[in-house]
Amino acid sequence: MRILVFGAGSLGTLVGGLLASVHDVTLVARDPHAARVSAAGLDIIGAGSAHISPAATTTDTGHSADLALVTVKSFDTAAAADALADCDVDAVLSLQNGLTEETLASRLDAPVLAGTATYGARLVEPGRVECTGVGRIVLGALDGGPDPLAERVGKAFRDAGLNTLVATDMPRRRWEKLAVNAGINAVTALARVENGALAGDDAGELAHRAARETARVARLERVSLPNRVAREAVDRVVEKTAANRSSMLQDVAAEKRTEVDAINGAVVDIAADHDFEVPTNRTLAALLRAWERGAGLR
Ligand SMILES: NC(=O)C1=CN([C@@H]2O[C@H](COP(=O)(O)OP(=O)(O)OC[C@H]3O[C@@H](n4cnc5c(N)ncnc54)[C@H](OP(=O)(O)O)[C@@H]3O)[C@@H](O)[C@H]2O)C=CC1
Ligand SMILES: CC(C)(CO)C(=O)C(=O)O
Repeated sequence: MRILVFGAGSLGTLVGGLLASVHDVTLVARDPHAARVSAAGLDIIGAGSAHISPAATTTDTGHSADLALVTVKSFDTAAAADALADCDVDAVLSLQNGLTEETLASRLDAPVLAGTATYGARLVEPGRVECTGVGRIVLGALDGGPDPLAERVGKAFRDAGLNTLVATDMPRRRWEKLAVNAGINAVTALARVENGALAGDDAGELAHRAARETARVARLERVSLPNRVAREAVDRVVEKTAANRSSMLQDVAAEKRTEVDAINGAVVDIAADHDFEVPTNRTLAALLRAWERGAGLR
């Protein structure tokens, strides 16, 4: 399969590098990373190690591929879609956090698959990516149900050794992940604590409230996600990732723009479409956006 990885930073470089063991992969990345991979190949370290030589470029238009994997940060999704519209790609799969697939689908003619990734990745330096945790990729039709394209992409991922599940219930999975991120990411980023600090704490109750609101909005969108399931998903992730610093906390610590717009902000926007109030998500989004403005990031 010819695979274009659009936005090869941490996650895209890891997944693209693993896929390159059996597929024809091109990483669309920034220099000096792209230049380093082109000149000397890519080192994958951490959980599993490999040296692999995918193509790499900074040019983001004019490509042709069977699949475009979108791994830019959520706030770059619209720009990525506009660049991909100038490419000839047969299918698109997002592995981003937050609700980004709708942005891709509204701007592209190619079919867009939904995906989630729990692999951990960190671009250590140009040409070197660390796998900080072997997780799982789950992908499937954006609206749910069986999908031959998702099956083909899933097989291509499994052929390359990636732990991959093709799911027929992506709407529920996306909203459950959104509920987890809306609760854990925002609260840990604002409180500057590891995920495990939410267990049995008032801040954990705040994360539960954000997740329950998200589940309610999912149901308004006709996605079956009971409040209890969203709350239990938060508890499960807090327990399993207790030592983790959430991606949003890492962004705040590094003074980088966060993905709040595609997480809590998306919950607020979709709730508004239904004339429904989500005060916890609204407050969390307002605080994170205020911090971003203060830091000159938006
Ligand atoms: N890292 C991880 O372990 C995981 C990440 N995710 C999700 O995956 C997504 C990506 O995260 P992550 O990999 O950490 O983010 P990164 O910022 O490391 O990677 C995104 C990369 O895309 C680059 N990029 C953006 N636009 C272009 C363009 N037009 N041409 C070339 N390169 C471009 C960015 O460069 P620049 O910054 O210069 O714009 C950046 O290097 C996020 O939604 C995240 O939540 C999900 C699970 C795990
Ligand atoms: C699951 C969780 C909360 C793990 O930290 C995550 O997805 C993130 O940090 O973005």
